[in-house]
Amino acid sequence: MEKPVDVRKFALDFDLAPFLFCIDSVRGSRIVRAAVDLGVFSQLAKNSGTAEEVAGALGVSVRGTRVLLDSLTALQLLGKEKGSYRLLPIAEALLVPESPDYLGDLVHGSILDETWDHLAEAVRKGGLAEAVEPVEQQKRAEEFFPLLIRFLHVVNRGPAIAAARALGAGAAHRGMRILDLACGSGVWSLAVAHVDPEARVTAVDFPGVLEHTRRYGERHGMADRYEYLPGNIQEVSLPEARYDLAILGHILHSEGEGKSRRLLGRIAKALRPEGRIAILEFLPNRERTGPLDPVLFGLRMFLNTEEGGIFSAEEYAEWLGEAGFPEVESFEIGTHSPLLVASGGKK
Ligand SMILES: C[S@@+](CC[C@H](N)C(=O)[O-])C[C@H]1O[C@@H](n2cnc3c(N)ncnc32)[C@H](O)[C@@H]1O
Repeated sequence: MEKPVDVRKFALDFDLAPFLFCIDSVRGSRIVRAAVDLGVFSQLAKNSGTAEEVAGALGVSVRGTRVLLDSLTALQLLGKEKGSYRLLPIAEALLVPESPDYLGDLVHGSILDETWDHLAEAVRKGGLAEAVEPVEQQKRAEEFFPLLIRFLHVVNRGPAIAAARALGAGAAHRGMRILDLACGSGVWSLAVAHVDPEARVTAVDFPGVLEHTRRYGERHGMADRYEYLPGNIQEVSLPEARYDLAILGHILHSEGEGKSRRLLGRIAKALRPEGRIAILEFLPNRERTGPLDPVLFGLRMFLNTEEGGIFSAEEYAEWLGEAGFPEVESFEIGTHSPLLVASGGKK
């Protein structure tokens, strides 16, 4: 008698998607990198065209151009009608070098490649990052962050407006004096300044990064609402009882636990009675098993920093409580993690 065939086993009785995601996720970045290298987006910004026309203008093969342009179309970066390719708004904004939000250079930058190739070695040794002197730390930051903050300025403009509204900016809280620490582009405080025309911001970062902050302020018509405090956030002297709101946007993860706790203590002194602290971070669940973005970001911190990591909302709440802010609320703002707002400090 023939043995019954188990069709379910042949067809696999589990979902392949998690594995396919792991091995396939490199393709999109390599496709965009090739198109940036070949000048595809710049060419299409000048003229929409067929594969033959684009290939002719770039001096490359028609066969290769066609398959590349079709892939970019399937990836929803280009549109195609009657054989003619054109930039969709997303590619026009992010992949044409003249755009203020250009991110095409990310495909070559250390942000994507970083030290991921050395992950196994890092796990073997317990990490790769070495301690550096403060002067060297500042030099590296001033080289690395201008590109990263351009990326964050694109990714977080929508969430920043949601955060500003959640903070009651321009409504329950008008004319706030804001301390934006490790401000980068200033994306979070710029959003508050948009929502509340009376808000004023003191922006703190390394001097070489503040030059960029200043340009973002000018670009968004907010230059006169900003003043600048250059220096290391751990050392810069902060005025006492001056601010209504301190913003910590994606900085505590790289500081790690010890320095973050110290910093929260210093911020408490810089806030007025009833001042608040807003934290934008990658927040994993308590077990650190999800959501995916925060958890994978934890690996990035492991690879690139000595003490950085991801911390749950409960851990931040504990540190905030210790700094004198017992009330911590969270607000969904349309990104991987909610905004945390701490209050209840000395009245
Ligand atoms: C990941 S970016 C975040 C920028 C911005 N807060 C945001 O959310 O888009 C980190 C920023 O912190 C700044 N930074 C890092 N360490 C710093 C330090 N010790 N003192 C001052 N700024 C620092 C970097 O220059 C960079 O602008």
